[in-house]
Amino acid sequence: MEKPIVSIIGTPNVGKSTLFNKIIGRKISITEDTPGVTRDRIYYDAQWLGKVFLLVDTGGLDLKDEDIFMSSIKAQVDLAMDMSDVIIFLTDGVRGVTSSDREIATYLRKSNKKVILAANKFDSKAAKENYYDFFELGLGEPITISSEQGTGVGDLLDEVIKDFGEQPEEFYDDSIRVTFIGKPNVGKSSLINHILGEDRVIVTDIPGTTRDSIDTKFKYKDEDYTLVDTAGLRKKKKINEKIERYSVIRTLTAIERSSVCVLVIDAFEGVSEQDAKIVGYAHDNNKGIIIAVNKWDLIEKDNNSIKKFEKSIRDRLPFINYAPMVFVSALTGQRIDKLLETILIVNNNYNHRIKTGVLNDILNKAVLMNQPPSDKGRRGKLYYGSQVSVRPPKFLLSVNDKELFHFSYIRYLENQIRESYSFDGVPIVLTLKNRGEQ
Ligand SMILES: Nc1nc2c(ncn2[C@@H]2O[C@H](COP(=O)(O)OP(=O)(O)OP(=O)(O)O)[C@@H](O)[C@H]2O)c(=O)[nH]1
Ligand SMILES: Nc1nc2c(ncn2[C@@H]2O[C@H](COP(=O)(O)OP(=O)(O)OP(=O)(O)O)[C@@H](O)[C@H]2O)c(=O)[nH]1
Repeated sequence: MEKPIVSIIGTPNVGKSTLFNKIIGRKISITEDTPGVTRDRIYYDAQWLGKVFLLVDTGGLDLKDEDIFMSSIKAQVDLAMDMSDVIIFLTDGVRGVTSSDREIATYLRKSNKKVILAANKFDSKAAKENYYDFFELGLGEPITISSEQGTGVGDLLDEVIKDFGEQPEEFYDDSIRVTFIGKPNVGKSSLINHILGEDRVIVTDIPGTTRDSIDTKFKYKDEDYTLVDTAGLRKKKKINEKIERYSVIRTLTAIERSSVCVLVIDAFEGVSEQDAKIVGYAHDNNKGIIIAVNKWDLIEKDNNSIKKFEKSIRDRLPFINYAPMVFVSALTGQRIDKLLETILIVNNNYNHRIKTGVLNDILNKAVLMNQPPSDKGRRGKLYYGSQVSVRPPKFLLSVNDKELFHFSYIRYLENQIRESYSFDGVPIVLTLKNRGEQ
């Protein structure tokens, strides 16, 4: 059984992202150069009154051309109708009912999915005057909300979950999610199958067999893992098809939901542009990262092979120099246990917390060895630091003046922290605040 999917649709600027962030309880965004997904948004785990669902924002569309505009809205509605169990049709109370709203409503009334009409921006007086107009959409009484302030959002969610019924235990899963990413045909499915010891994921040599991310449960050294296979991302040009866009969204979502990502590279082909992009997404989202160089059996080796390979791969992926590299073969099983062991270590690092006393010893020593920079006679001072979170480890450093701490000095501090505790495979986030600042 899959978690119910709830999507928010509506014309541009009605407040879809605002509502989305309100329900999720945090701000999320996608970087501009994510492959194939400039406007699409991701789906996220959400909960209301103990009911679990995936919330999708099928994408904001800011097209100028009327025709393209309507056909894109149609595509968005189609997508929502295809994939979701509940559709929230969001309208703008201040703007009132528009002709696009009417068209969408006509379309939605034909759908057999549950549709909830919500009218947003009801914190404003102008919206209240438009209230009765929304009945003409023929979708029942509108639920009036303010996504910005949160009023009415609870009522909306009550309506969303009303028919969900009992949900299985597995929805509340707290296993460690490990997602295998990489181009088509590099051997992601084969690696997972080898780890599981059986063919649970389909392997073929036709690139792109894995259309969707597939989750498999797995126990290793008393920890529960979920291994997630993802579809390899194709070149941008080919991402136009609907199905292709789904798989991109699913892959990115799988990354966001995981703790550790294993970038699988084909030893024979080396690092491609797509590899760099996809692992860049994992890095931007502060995930634990491991590089698995697969098909190692195909490489003619000498004493220096690993070193040479490692260098050429690191040169292509300098932004993840913290990621350990394992040379494996899904075919022969070579070093698959090392890969597993590495996953375990990286996950532990991802959850590691340094005691405040120990952290400050490290920082004091670092400052003694190499003083913070100064500018116009003013020297940077580092007062103290604390680790504010795990998954990933985030540190907050209190200083006299953030401006004085250049990137290179922060990098130096990061390295000092890494010297005392390796944090292998894990990005470290260092944030500075001026003393007294909230
Ligand atoms: N007054 C008021 N303004 C809101 C509310 N919700 C969103 N807005 C504003 O409406 C504008 C559009 O909000 P977004 O959440 O970006 O709208 P969107 O539907 O995701 O827009 P696209 O991505 O272009 O489709 C922003 O300026 C928000 O600040 C609300 O509840 N009340
Ligand atoms: N020689 C060799 N071949 C491998 C190895 N791992 C996978 N292959 C082969 O590579 C092909 C692709 O493997 P898959 O596991 O389907 O690759 P994938 O990355 O899941 O591919 P997509 O589903 O398209 O994203 C198959 O023919 C595998 O048999 C390996 O370690 N050595």
